[in-house]
Amino acid sequence: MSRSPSIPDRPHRDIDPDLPDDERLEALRGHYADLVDVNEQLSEQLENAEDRRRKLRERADRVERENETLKSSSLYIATVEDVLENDEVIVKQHGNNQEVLTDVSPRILEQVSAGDRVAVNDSFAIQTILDAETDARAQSMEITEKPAVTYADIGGIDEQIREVREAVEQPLAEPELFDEVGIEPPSGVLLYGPPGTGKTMLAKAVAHETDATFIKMAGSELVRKFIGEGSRLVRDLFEMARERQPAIIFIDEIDAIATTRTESKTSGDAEVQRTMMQLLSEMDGFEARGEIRIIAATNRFDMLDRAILRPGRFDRLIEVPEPDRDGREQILQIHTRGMSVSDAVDFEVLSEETEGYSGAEIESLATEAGMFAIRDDRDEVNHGDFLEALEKIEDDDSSDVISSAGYFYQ
Ligand SMILES: Nc1ncnc2c1ncn2[C@@H]1O[C@H](COP(=O)(O)OP(=O)(O)OP(=O)(O)O)[C@@H](O)[C@H]1O
Repeated sequence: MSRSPSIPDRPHRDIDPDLPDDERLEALRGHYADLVDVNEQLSEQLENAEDRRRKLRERADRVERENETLKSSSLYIATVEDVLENDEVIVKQHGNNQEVLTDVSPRILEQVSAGDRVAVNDSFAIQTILDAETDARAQSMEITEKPAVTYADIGGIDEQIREVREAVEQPLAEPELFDEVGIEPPSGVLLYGPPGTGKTMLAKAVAHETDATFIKMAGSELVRKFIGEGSRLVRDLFEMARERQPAIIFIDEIDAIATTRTESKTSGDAEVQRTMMQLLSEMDGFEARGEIRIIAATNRFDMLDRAILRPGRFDRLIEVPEPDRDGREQILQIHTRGMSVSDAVDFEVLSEETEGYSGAEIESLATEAGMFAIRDDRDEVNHGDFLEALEKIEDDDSSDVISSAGYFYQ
C-alpha cells in the first residue's frame, strides 16, 4: 500500500507583464482557478486529517481512562455467605475461597443478602454490591448455540481449515477413531497470525460443523481489575462449556494472560499468572477425547509464555497468515457474493492491488465500493467503485501516517 501523502504542488504560472491587458487578465484568471483548485484539495486533506486527529484523540482518551482504571487500587471479589444479626456478614473470597467474618456499614447492610457478589477491599470491608450489570460472567462471554459461519465463508486458508478440522472437528465427531488407534487428539489448538485473517471465523466454523456451542472469551476480559476474578472467569468458562457440551471454547488474545513472565512482581502480574495457571489446570483436568475442544488465538505469538505450548496444553500450532494473491481473490469473491456486482469487475486485478490486505480489510473494501455505487445512485457496483474504494482506504491509511507524524499540526 502506498503511504506517502500526496500534497498538490503550489500552482505556478509565469505571466509576461508586457502582454496585452486582456491576455494578462485571462492568464490571471487561469492562475486563480488553479489556486482555488489546490485550495480545495488542501482543505479536503485538512478535513480528513482533522477527522483522523479527532478519532485518535478519542482513542487516546479511552486508553488513558483504561489505564487509570488499571492503576486504581484493586478490590477483591467475594460472595456473601451469610448475614448475621449483629451487623456482621460472612464473605467468601473468590480465588482462594477464604471465609471471613466482617463488619458492614449500615448503609450497605440494608441492601446486602446471602448469595450477593460483592467487591471487598484489603480489610474485607464491602465496597460495592455487584449487580447483574457488573456480573463479569454474563458480560464477558459470547455464547452462540450454532454459529452461522461455515468453511465456505472462509477464503484463502484451505490448509489451515484442513488442520483445524483434523485437530478439533474429528475428535468431536469421530472420537472412536482415536480410541481405535490408541492416540490422544491434540489438547488445545493455537491459531496465530496477524489481525483480521479469519482466526475467529475458523473457530466458529468448526462449532457450526459439529453442532457445538461456541463460547468465546477475550483474554483481555480475563485480566480484570478485581483480584480473583480472572481465575473465577476461567472456571466459569469451563463450567459453561460442560453445561453446554459439545462446545468449542475460543479464547481470543490469549497473550493477555500468557505473555512471558517479567521480573517484576506486582500484584497485577501475580493475578495474571494465577489466571493462566487456572486455565492450564482446567485444561489438564478435562478429557482430551471428550465433548469440549479448546481453541486459542493470538496476534503476538512472539510474546507467548512457552509454558502454554507444552504437550497436553496448546500443542497444535496453526499459523493463519495474511492471504496471498489467490487467497485475496477468493475472499473478495466471498464478500461480494451477496452484492450486485458488474461482470466487468476484474477480481484478478483487484487481488493484485490489495497486496498486504487482511481478510477483514478486503471485506471493508467491498463495503466501501458498495458505498460509492450508492452515492452515485447505482444499484450495481462496477470496477471503478472498487478502485475509488482502494484509493480511499489508502488515503485514510496515509492520513494515519500524516497525523501520527504531526505533519499537519506544526
Ligand atoms: N480468510 C477470510 N475469509 C473471509 N473473510 C475473512 C477472512 N479473514 C477475515 N475475514 C473477514 O474479517 C472479519 C474478521 O475476521 P476474524 O474475526 O475471523 O479475524 P481474526 O483473525 O480473528 O482477527 P483478530 O486477530 O483481530 O481477532 C470476518 O468477520 C470476515 O468478514
